[in-house]
Amino acid sequence: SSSSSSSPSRSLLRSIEDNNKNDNVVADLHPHDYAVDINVTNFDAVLRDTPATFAVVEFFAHWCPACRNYKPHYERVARLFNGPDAVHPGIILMTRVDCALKINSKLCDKFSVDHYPMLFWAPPSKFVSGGWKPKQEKNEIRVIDDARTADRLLNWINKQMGSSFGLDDEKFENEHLSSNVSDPGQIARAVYDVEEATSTTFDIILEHKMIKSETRGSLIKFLQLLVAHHPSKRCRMGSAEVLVNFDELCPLDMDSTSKQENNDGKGALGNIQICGKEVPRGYWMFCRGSKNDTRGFSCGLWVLLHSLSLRIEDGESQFAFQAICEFVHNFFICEECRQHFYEMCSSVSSPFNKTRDFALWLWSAHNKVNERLIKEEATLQTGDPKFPKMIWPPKQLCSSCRQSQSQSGIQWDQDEVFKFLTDYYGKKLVSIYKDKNNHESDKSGAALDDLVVSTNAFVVPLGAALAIAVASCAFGALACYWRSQQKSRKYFHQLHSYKEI
Ligand SMILES: Cc1cc2nc3c(=O)[nH]c(=O)nc-3n(C[C@H](O)[C@H](O)[C@H](O)COP(=O)(O)OP(=O)(O)OC[C@H]3O[C@@H](n4cnc5c(N)ncnc54)[C@H](O)[C@@H]3O)c2cc1C
Repeated sequence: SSSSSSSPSRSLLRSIEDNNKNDNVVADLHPHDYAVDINVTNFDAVLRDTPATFAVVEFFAHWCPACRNYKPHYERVARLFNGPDAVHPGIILMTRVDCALKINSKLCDKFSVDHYPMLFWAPPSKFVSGGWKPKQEKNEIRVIDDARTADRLLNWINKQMGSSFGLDDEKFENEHLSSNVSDPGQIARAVYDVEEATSTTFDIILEHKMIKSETRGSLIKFLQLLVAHHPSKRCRMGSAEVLVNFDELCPLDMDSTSKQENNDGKGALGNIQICGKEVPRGYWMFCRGSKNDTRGFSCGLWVLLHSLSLRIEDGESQFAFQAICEFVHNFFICEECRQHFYEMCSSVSSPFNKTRDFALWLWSAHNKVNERLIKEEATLQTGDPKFPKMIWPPKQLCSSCRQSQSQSGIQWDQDEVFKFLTDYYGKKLVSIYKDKNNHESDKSGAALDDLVVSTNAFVVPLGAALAIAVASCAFGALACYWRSQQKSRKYFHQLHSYKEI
């Protein structure tokens, strides 16, 4: 939070700089602005898809000096609600539209923007295909008429919502978070986390340009799984796009410094966003911990893996098993995690041929991790008090899953567990992203759509050639992110001894 003696803009800048120093990796992964820049091409999509309850849209012009001076004020408020370190995530989406850009002029006209900056407030969906006219009655979009400083803007919001947000509210003061482990409906929110975990995974891989020849095939396998069975349609679309263009994005003759490094330093792969550009970031709706270094990404990844395991067809179960094992082994660079997971993978002796068997295997593998962590967290006190590790699912979620409990452990009714998992990860956790629109302008959209609609990943027309392709793209960059996220955890030290395999 900022000190009261310096100007808000400078203290804000300083706090961003400090963040950068402390946490280069995360800072690099996320833009320094908290408010989201949107324009006519994504305005509707962003506001339609955000999980936030309210949105603020600022219309400004980049040449306008008053707007430049206003920006730090707006950002101070946006810091509270947007971004990976949001203090109050998922409540308000703060956005801005530059009316000085030609493409936005019609959009700004629709909102009768006659001065800069001009701020509007409404539930996000009201902005979709919406507009505003002076003296118009019954418009749910409201002009924020007193927002000259960060204080005033936040006051206005507080009055509107009956809330008491403060500019100095601290990061991750989430102790009040209720864990709700017994609410089966909670999982529906996790689709955002699964999208975010997917995007984060690929961001890290791309940001660090670490694609290697020996892991390239594993990435392709995992992408195939995502194309067909990711619970979010936009991630299926994005994965398909990467997969279809894989040989161009990551050519066989590419060395890791040349083609990967074009103009923006990220290369062709860097222009691809695996779940689309509009994926909300920094929310961790279902996976939000009460502490800054718990849950989040790794929780989102588990949820993704479980949902994949429940969506596949019987005939895909061995492929899914291999794809997931290899993915964790190659790209989840928490040494302890991947080693344990790999041991569990290696101890499987016969191939899976039923969805049920693989889903139950993954469930049981996750429980083995939980079991170990229950003990570790008790000794090391590294757990999240609001979200203690437990053998899962707890009775409150599925009482019929447990036949009996004795000293030797829980006797599970595996049919009931499978039924429960199918409902929980298969039915409740679904994409709420409304398809169309976004890809209408995309020339490959229709083809991708066809590809995505096909439920069989293995008809993806790249097939075997790519799967066996050997390239020199280096790969596997979760390490830094994991390190930065898990500083206080026990295995932090082990990470330093990580050696690439
Ligand atoms: C593949 C993998 C291996 C990992 N290995 C380690 C490790 O060795 N050491 C370590 O310290 N951390 C490890 N982690 C991280 C750790 O498991 C947790 O993800 C992290 O501590 C956050 O925990 P969480 O409380 O959010 O719950 P998570 O364990 O992340 O679970 C997320 C959600 O999944 C659900 N869930 C819980 N158990 C199950 C289950 N058995 N089946 C289905 N759903 C379930 C619950 O709703 C839970 O909230 C690993 C993560 C992954 C993805």
